[in-house]
Amino acid sequence: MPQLIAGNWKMNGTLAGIAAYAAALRPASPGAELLVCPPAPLIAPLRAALDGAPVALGAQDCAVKRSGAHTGDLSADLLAELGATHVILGHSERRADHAESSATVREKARTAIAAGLVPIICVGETEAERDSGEAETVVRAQLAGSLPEELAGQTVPGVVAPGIIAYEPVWAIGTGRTPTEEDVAAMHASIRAALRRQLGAAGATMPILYGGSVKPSNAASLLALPEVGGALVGGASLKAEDFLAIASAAARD
Ligand SMILES: O=C[C@H](O)COP(=O)(O)O
Repeated sequence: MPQLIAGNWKMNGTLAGIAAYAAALRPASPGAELLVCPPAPLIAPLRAALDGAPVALGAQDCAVKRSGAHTGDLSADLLAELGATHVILGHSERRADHAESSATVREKARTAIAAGLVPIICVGETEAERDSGEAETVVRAQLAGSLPEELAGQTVPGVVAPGIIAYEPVWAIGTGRTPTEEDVAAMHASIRAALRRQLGAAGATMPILYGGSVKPSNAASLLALPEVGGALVGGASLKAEDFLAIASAAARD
């Protein structure tokens, strides 16, 4: 399976900037699958600007409910209609800024799957949790609470993986710091073991992305680690050239 390089624009990007970004991505053929997750209002214009280029689009969150009186929330069905195929769920910024629990993330993942979206479920420890030796325990608890059983049997037409995990140590996000290669490999191995236990065969192949200060200069070494199925890139995804440089560092099948 090719590695997946996913860009999370967070609350960045403008309608005015879409054309230039799409123009830079359109001719690219990196060794990886590309996914861009802009703010939701930019999904449809970016889809149009990409003009059929093989770049998937995703959202950064969705509501628990599929429709109804939920002011300000975003329906997974509407995100799919706008052109999203994926949705990031349980990012540490949502867990922290919006007090999202793993139980809420699991409900959102169920809703996303029902709407035909592939959930990218984020997990990761804080610096204090790593320093106290609890990183793997914390991440295993997040996985146990956040993954719906539907992931064990779900298939989405045309999509290889029904769900994706993103390991993002909170202290590595936007800081320029990354864990050691040994620590990334150890955590990804631990996540793989947990996925197998929780989801059986589906858990054996579910991609596990690494996220946290991935940039062109460190992408090749991070992406070469065992059980690293790609990257979830924040800041460096905002510049198309940097995003493509990271994607070019990815392994071909
Ligand atoms: O979702 C992306 C991550 O939070 C990583 O962000 P970053 O690449 O800016 O550290």
